[in-house]
Amino acid sequence: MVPMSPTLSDPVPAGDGFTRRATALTAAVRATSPLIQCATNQVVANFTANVLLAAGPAPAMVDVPGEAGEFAAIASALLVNLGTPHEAQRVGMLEAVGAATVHGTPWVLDPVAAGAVGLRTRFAHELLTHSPAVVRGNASEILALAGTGSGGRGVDATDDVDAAVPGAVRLALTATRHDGAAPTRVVAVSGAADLITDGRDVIRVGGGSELLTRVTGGGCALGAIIAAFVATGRVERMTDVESVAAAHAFYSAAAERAAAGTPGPGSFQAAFLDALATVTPADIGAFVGGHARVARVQDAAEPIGQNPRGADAGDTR
Ligand SMILES: Nc1ncnc2c1ncn2[C@@H]1O[C@H](COP(=O)(O)OP(=O)(O)O)[C@@H](O)[C@H]1O
Ligand SMILES: Cc1ncsc1CCOP(=O)(O)O
Ligand SMILES: [Mg+2]
Repeated sequence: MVPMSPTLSDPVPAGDGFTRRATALTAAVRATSPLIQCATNQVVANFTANVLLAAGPAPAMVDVPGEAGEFAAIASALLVNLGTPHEAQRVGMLEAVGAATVHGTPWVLDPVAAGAVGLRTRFAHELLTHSPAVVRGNASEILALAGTGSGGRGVDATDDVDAAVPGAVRLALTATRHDGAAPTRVVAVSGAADLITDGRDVIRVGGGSELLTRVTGGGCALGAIIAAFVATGRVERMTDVESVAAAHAFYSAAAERAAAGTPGPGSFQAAFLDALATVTPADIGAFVGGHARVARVQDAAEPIGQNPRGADAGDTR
């Protein structure tokens, strides 16, 4: 049974264990440069590739039917972003997620403008049946997918992250599981303070900069960073929920640094790329210590958040 309105324990600062793992994961993403396949929208493809390159991973924008599936077999992770979902791209996306499932490639769904536009909302629901490891979006997109919202204003949210907590938990708990072996679905909601949940732990990551909403692709490029952190996190035997939270912390720490001393969106965009490349493990540790808090869903009716890789997400507290 999935609770309609989950009760959360009082949030506490993320523990030293999570801080240490988030720091190590950031370093590992830089050092190992995972190959991230992006089937993304035409507005943000260039910015997304630059964000990945600055952070360490190798981007490849491969969404063409006939090769998208072939590539998903060799990619470290896949991002599927519905910002401009032309017909051919939708075919390529289905090919890619099919191959990702067969080959165990983790993939991230960003349902841009879900709820606001019918076709992509229906397509997002179809994609959910292919077991994304992570669904990431703004509060209005997540509420729409959870069935309790009607979308935002185009690609922008009109709901607060807090309003999306029940929907995010429910979406995480209704993950499709194949033979009980599929990874738990993680749902990540961005906004003034981001929320990441696997239906059991709810991690909040504050800080960052509002300037991320004044350049296009602030959310879309975050999806690519999440894909990179999940791919590397699985190698490092981290849970997906911790890897996604670490990705948010890394991204927000870089944004906060970039915003300091930049007068507006133009210089912020350049400074953000610089910060993604230069933010240090120590910076991440300090950021997590100051901005990450964890609560537990109290009334989960079944054991959830199983981790097929054996690490312990409970250590986030
Ligand atoms: N008010 C805010 N203050 C600080 N950071 C924010 C704010 N709103 C959004 N962000 C950040 O901007 C990024 C994109 O989030 P968001 O704007 O919600 O996504 P989208 O572009 O998909 O709508 C995230 O890293 C989020 O933390
Ligand atoms: C403006 C726009 N229109 C279709 S996709 C897109 C980019 C949305 O980027 P983000 O969701 O990161 O704000
Ligand atoms: Mg978005």
